[in-house]
Amino acid sequence: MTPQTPQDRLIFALDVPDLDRAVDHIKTLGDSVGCFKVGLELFIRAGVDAIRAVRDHSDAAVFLDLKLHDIPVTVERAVTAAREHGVQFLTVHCGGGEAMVQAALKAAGGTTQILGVTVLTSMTGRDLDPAWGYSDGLTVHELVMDRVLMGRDLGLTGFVCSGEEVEDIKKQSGGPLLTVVPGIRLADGTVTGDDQSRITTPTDAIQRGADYLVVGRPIRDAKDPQDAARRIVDEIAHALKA
Ligand SMILES: O=c1ccn([C@@H]2O[C@H](COP(=O)(O)O)[C@@H](O)[C@H]2O)c(=O)[nH]1
Repeated sequence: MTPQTPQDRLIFALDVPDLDRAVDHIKTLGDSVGCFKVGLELFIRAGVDAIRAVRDHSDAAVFLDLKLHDIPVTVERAVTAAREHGVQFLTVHCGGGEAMVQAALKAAGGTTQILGVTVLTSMTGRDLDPAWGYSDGLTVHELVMDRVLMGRDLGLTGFVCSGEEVEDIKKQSGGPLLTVVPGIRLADGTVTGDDQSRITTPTDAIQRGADYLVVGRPIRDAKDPQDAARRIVDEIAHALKA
């Protein structure tokens, strides 16, 4: 799914604790963003009603960000269910292994775009401790690239990564892979000191080649979320022209 307009490229993370708040955001931001992301918090609280709410109150796409990581048959059945709910994007962890990724792709059937989560944007090199099974000296950048290239060979065509890795993914993959980039923080630093580690501004991410930006708190916690979203779309448009 290739984004057509700057607005298409902006995905708002509906990280809120109830459906009423989600609907408020969908109504306010439906004209400013291209996609709403339903993540773990909202899905556990509201279930598929959250997906229906996006559909009922906007024309935006739905991204179900459950980061599936389970045995192949469980993932296959979960992806089938998500596909039946008509979600456009769904995440699986690249670290779940070959059979799991293949099961996800088979169940998605080309209808739902499966995105491989490479290394969470909250993680740094310190998280890749050999005590957790990572090779000694492995960097986050290397692990992201390994997962992208292995995932691509299995048939994955889209990945979640930080803005720091986008350029190399585009250069080294040798094909049109989609990159979806969370960890977006604005140059004015309105959201700081949080759990994200590998952060980029909208301009940096787009100029490095990101296809989609995932933005949560910088919009959700802004005084005027609609204005914040529109400014980000303008920034995306400007970066694309540059
Ligand atoms: O590596 C990842 C994968 C997913 N996310 C999700 O994106 C949003 C980011 O929200 P902010 O408030 O803008 O930090 C959130 O829903 C995460 O679950 C990610 O951040 N990093």
